[in-house]
Amino acid sequence: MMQRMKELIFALQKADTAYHKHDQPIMSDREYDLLYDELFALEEKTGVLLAGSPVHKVSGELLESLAEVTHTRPMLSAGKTKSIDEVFRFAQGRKMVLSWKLDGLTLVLRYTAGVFTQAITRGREGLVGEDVTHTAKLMSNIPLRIPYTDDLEVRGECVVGWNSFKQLNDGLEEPYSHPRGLAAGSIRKLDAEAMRNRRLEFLAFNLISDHADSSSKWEQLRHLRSLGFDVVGHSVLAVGASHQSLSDAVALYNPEQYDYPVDGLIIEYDDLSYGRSLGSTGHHENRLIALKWQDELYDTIFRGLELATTRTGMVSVTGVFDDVQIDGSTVNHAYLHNLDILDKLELGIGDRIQVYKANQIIPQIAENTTRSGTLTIPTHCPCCGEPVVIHQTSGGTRQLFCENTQCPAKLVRKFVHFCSKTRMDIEGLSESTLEKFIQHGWVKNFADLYELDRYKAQIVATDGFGEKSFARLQAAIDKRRCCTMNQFIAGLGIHTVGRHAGRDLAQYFHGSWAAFELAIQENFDFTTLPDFGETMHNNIYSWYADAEADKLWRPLLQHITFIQEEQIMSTHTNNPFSGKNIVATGKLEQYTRQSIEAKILSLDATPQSSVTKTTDFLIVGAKAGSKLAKAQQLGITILSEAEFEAMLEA
Ligand SMILES: NC(=O)c1ccc[n+]([C@@H]2O[C@H](COP(=O)([O-])OP(=O)(O)OC[C@H]3O[C@@H](n4cnc5c(N)ncnc54)[C@H](O)[C@@H]3O)[C@@H](O)[C@H]2O)c1
Ligand SMILES: [Zn+2]
Repeated sequence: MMQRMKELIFALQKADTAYHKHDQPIMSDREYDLLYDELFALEEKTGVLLAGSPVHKVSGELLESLAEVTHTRPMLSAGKTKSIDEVFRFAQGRKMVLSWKLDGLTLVLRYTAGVFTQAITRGREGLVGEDVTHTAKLMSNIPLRIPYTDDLEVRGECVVGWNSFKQLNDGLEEPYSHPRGLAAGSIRKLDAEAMRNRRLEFLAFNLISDHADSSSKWEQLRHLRSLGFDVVGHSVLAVGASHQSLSDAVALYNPEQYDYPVDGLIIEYDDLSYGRSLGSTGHHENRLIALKWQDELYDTIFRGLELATTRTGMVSVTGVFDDVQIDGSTVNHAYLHNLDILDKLELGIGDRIQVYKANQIIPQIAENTTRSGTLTIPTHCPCCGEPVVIHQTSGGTRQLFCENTQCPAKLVRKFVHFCSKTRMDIEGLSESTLEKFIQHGWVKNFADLYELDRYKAQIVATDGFGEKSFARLQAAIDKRRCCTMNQFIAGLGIHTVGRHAGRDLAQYFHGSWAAFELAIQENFDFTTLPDFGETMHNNIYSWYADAEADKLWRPLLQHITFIQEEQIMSTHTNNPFSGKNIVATGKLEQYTRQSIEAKILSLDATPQSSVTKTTDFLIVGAKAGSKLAKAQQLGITILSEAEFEAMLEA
């Protein structure tokens, strides 16, 4: 039994360091809590308390790089329960305040004479915290001045909302598994400059200054709000509330509808002096209790891994399993935060596993009852196919990385630029959707966007995508199978060659991509165009010579037809082909089938696919077949490619 206690302490200490010091947990909270409960039970049973046990003190570690500050009052943890019955007994029919138990980094803010002076983390054992004033100052919702002139201490949680987390996290060198890590990591490890775009917020939940305080918790929260603080979401349970009213009040807290990460509820006596009179243990205060959600486990079958490469090159690993219904939603994926978690689960396809939604939000694999262990660590990037390597993060966990600098996953921004409103204008193709497609390897170049139906089954199976949204996206993309050359050029992201230059080029080359390329091949001097300088000229040439860029855009030429913008069209309606019907046949020198069609369209003429009596011209290339014969029969004007060009010049 002693041996087991030592093992548990060792495991909990290791987890504490990863979680509190590096903000990169090596196990789930559920696992941590199970080990903790086991240790607690053994301590009770044996009556032995080993040094280093985290059960009776507040865990936490300090970063050496931050200055230490002693707290005015210990910052303790909360007693926890998963049972509403226990909360009901705890309430004793008194008036209670319920609030979200925010899952971020707890901070104390100090104010002197109404001015914000210091921010401190909970730190070691809740006694000595870290000074994080330099970064806290940059959190947009921390009041720097408040209408209160005495000294004041406010406690609250520094959090990152789910939306901000999703937007920010994938772009980080070492992404966090949970917004808590992002909040804590940012405020403790960044310099002020890097902190600016992290979108951290402070939600106040407690006032630590007796003289400034009222007698009621609820009044206290209102007071905090009147001083300019954003306050944790809360509600009040009336005196004498029944068990049912308590259950109803708790049921109003649905984490899926709150933008901040939470790991339960805090239930606290509204009567502050009564709460204080209850004192505290070394671990928690008795004035409040935390109600955690029951992590109900569901049986299912493990089906495999899904890989996705993020824009930093990190390859994320997600476990896929048979559908399970949890709280009214279908769950079939669980993100595996690092390779250590993957190893520990000893997975194999077909294994019987147990899954749950951590804090009712994040699907996780809790257990693998089969443990066949046949699954091997992936070896290749899902996006570019290159071998992947294993990196160790600063917290000691292992992650897969694709180190190929040309991996399409790293090019998300180029795709976002290409599809944006003022370029190709593909409606409804958001950055996160694009990123998802690229990460899975469904989109590697611009042309792949036009062939999404190859992956339709996988796409409609992803979270937040269905048949309907797929159809909508498909329609938006189809609409852009015809585009203007200026849209296309602007979308390519040639440095310094934007929309304006795109328009000039499209105009000069009459919307003919082939003519544009030919000009480059023949060393055309772009500085002869108005508004074109040396830099733009050089940038066009270096872009054209870039083999990697070429892979990105060239395949797309097979999918799009260039059309002229109306105003450009009107300037060219006095050409001999305007208003005419034209067929092209045989192999042309300077045009592909698409580009000749685009050219015809740009001349205000109509391209036809077969020769009829309405056809005005037939342009013939090498090996023209039956169309030539038919045109001759119908007496239609036949032009060689050279004659066609000559008439254009005239
Ligand atoms: N996954 C891991 O490896 C790992 C490691 C260490 C700890 N943990 C997790 O952390 C837990 C223990 O952490 P803890 O002691 O920091 O916190 P806790 O879970 O005991 O929570 C208490 C704290 O919540 C904060 N809080 C948030 N909202 C509040 C509100 N509305 N009112 C009052 N207080 C509020 C307060 O700062 C309070 O001190 C464990 O149960 C475990 O789940 C996980
Ligand atoms: Zn790759």
